[in-house]
Amino acid sequence: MPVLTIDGPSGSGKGTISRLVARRLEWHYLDSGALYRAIGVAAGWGDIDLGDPAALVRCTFDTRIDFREHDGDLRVLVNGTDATDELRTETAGAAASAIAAIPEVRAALKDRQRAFRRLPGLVADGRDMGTVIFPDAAHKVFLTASAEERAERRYKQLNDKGVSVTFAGLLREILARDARDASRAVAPLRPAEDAVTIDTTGVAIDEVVTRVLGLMAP
Ligand SMILES: Nc1ncnc2c1ncn2[C@@H]1O[C@H](COP(=O)(O)OP(=O)(O)OP(=O)(O)O)[C@@H](O)[C@H]1O
Ligand SMILES: Nc1ccn([C@H]2C[C@H](O)[C@@H](COP(=O)(O)O)O2)c(=O)n1
Repeated sequence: MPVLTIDGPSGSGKGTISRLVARRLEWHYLDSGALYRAIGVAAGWGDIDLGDPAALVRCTFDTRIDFREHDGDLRVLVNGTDATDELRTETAGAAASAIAAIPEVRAALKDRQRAFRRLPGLVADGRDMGTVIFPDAAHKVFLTASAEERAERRYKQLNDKGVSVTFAGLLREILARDARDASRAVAPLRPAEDAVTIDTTGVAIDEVVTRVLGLMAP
């Protein structure tokens, strides 16, 4: 069953590009970061300390996560409650990044991620899609962009939503998240050996989509 993996750091455009490519190919889509974010949100709801790995592992097993298509939008339900907006906050991202460093949490999410592999194909975005979850994927992409451009993208995205943030604060968070995701012992953020890296700094979204689809052409 064909899989295209798109990995990369925060703000590199994985989610945007994966969704567009999946739509063009009419393939399924897995937003693996949403799973880690959902555990972070569920832990917050349950007052679970992010420094308590055993409780976080229990929380991972106990949390139901469902994806629903609604008006062309992908909604994420955590234990039956629509948590899509809460999932996208920087707080949820930072919690997800911390939780994602716990090996037992990663192990508990492995099969849930692999279950998304269905015909006619899957586009999977995350940090370890090409290295750990779908090492046999036929197509692997690693997206990058300078930290400044990624912070600028996030700044615009949050500003458009009316969320008050500073560029300097976002840049700091992005650099901290990059460092944590890349330095953890298990499944660190890195390109698979057989991935094609695309630097998207200054490259328009449509052009990145065209390049990814071009890599898949027979
Ligand atoms: N090539 C690009 N040029 C300009 N803006 C882009 C590009 N790719 C994505 N963006 C914009 O950058 C923002 C972040 O993109 P996106 O959420 O897809 O990144 P991500 O890598 O999935 O981030 P995260 O890992 O934090 O979820 C969005 O507002 C998106 O529209
Ligand atoms: N395959 C994945 C996906 C996500 N994570 C962790 C690391 C990220 O900082 C955090 C949030 O992911 P995002 O929604 O920003 O893609 O979740 C991971 O370790 N592995």
